Amino acid sequence: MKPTVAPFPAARLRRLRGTPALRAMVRETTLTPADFIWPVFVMDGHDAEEPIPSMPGVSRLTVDRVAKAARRAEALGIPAICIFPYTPQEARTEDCAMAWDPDNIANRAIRAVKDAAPGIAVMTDIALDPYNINGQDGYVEDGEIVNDRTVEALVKMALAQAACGADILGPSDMMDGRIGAMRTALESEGYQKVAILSYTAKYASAFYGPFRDAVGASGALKGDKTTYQMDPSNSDEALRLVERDLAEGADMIMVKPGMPYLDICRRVKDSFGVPTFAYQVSGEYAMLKAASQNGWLDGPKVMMESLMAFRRAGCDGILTYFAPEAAELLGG
Ligand SMILES: NCc1[nH]cc(CCC(=O)O)c1CC(=O)O
Repeated sequence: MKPTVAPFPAARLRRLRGTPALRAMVRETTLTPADFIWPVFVMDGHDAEEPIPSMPGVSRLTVDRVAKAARRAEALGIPAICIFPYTPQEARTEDCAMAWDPDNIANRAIRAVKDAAPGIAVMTDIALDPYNINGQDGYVEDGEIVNDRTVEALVKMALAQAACGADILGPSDMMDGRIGAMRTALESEGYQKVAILSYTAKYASAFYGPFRDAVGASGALKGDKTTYQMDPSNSDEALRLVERDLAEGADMIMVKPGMPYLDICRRVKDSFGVPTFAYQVSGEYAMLKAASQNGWLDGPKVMMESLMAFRRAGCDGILTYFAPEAAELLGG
């Protein structure tokens, strides 16, 4: 569709930008707290938190404080919280068995959130990196990240999370075949209602740096993730992955990182029309926070502008560390 524009001066496009009321009338995109998923970091202990230096304003929280955060999310109108566990190096193993332990810190947090704020959807992360001695998302054999054995472990992890009451599973591992394997297992174990929000187009990005500090993976990670996460040069491949994940039973899909990949969000939304989310990742958050702390950018304004950009690019929602701050500004 081509918009009709009369010649100047019949058309003065500034007319509709002239007042707040006129701007509100013609605004094409909206942003509300319901568009956010809030990622939180959970650690062992009680009634404590630990600030993450590379993510100003974000802390690791003990389980009881995650429950409090969930009640805050509920009050602010944020519909979902996503749980990421911090694991110290000494708790990491080769076999990653803690990943499917019903009492691991992430699973305890799922149960605590369901108790404290039953109206909130709990999303999880599925990948071996928080439990793996080498920080990789999959098992490493002879220097290679192996696919099929990793998928078996991820399925066990998914079932443990579902048993704890998780509403949305978030496989972030980028192994092949994991969505189908999880969906089959969920159906056969009676978890028909559990949704999968697949990290479908997840790029091998340097923007995850602060997150790896937050979950204790920075020191652990040996090598990089380029044999399973996507090459930042690719766009067609993202569409193939979306098609594949939908065919295997994903309910929603994600593009990650966010701001440098808004072109991918738009292509995915236009091509498939399915619920599409973007992850405004730790490095994006850190950049905006650092610049605003230096007085170089207006923090609240760039936060809101960046979040609106996701909506304009076709995203139905955004995983963002700004969720509570932005929801407060939106009057949630
Ligand atoms: N599977 C791990 C995982 N899940 C979410 C993020 C990154 C989130 C962020 O940077 O905010 C990562 C890091 C990685 O793949 O190394």
